[in-house]
Amino acid sequence: MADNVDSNLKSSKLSAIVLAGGKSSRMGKDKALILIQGVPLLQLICDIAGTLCNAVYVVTPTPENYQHLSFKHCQFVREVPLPQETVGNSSSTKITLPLPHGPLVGFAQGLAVVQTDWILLLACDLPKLQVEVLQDWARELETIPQNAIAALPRHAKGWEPLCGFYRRSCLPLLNDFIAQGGRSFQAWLAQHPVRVLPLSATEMLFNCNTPDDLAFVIDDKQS
Ligand SMILES: Nc1nc2c(ncn2[C@@H]2O[C@H](COP(=O)(O)OP(=O)(O)OP(=O)(O)O)[C@@H](O)[C@H]2O)c(=O)[nH]1
Ligand SMILES: [Mg+2]
Repeated sequence: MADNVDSNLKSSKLSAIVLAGGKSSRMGKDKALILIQGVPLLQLICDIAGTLCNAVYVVTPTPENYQHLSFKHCQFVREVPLPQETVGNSSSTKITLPLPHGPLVGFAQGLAVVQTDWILLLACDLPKLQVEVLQDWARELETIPQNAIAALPRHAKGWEPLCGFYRRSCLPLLNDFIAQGGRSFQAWLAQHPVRVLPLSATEMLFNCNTPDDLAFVIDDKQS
């Protein structure tokens, strides 16, 4: 698959961020390490990202869980906790909690280290990701209006925020949103212009969240 990619497209203007810091609570084990035809899912996603980008950043609070994988082009960004928040209004009820993370915060911490104008953001649980579609989308980036902060596929209920492109220049807007307590991609994206990317086969965005999803992927790959 990687050999078919237009090597001119592999761009120093585009880097990738792959998020691997979720809880995998629905799957019951770390989704990033699930084997798809013998290849850990995170490695599959990073290999695809590496065919398009010179730099791939895996954002996770636990890089040690993935260091044994054989990544090309990949660097880890160790996610750090946000400052703590004190809640409650009397000395007896006041407690200090770590602010919640989630993919938006992971993305912001990754975005802070990238060097390129555009970033391809990917979840680690997309076993049907197609490099050719990402390649077609990447070709469109130069035509995207300057005021658009991102270019993403869209479905009936909203954006698909974890499989698309963002401008690095959106980081201050993102940090402001997070500082105000925002944690939702959909809510943040609703505040800014975003270009819709065409998606003819929605199965590419199939999200492998549960053991049933995984059984479906494995059956599909075997047939
Ligand atoms: N770096 C980072 N990635 C995250 C965080 N939360 C979710 N992700 C990633 O975001 C993507 C989508 O995550 P989800 O499938 O919505 O959630 P999850 O936490 O992985 O799984 P569930 O516990 O079943 O909801 C996956 O690639 C996750 O690894 C986070 O706090 N930090
Ligand atoms: Mg998911």
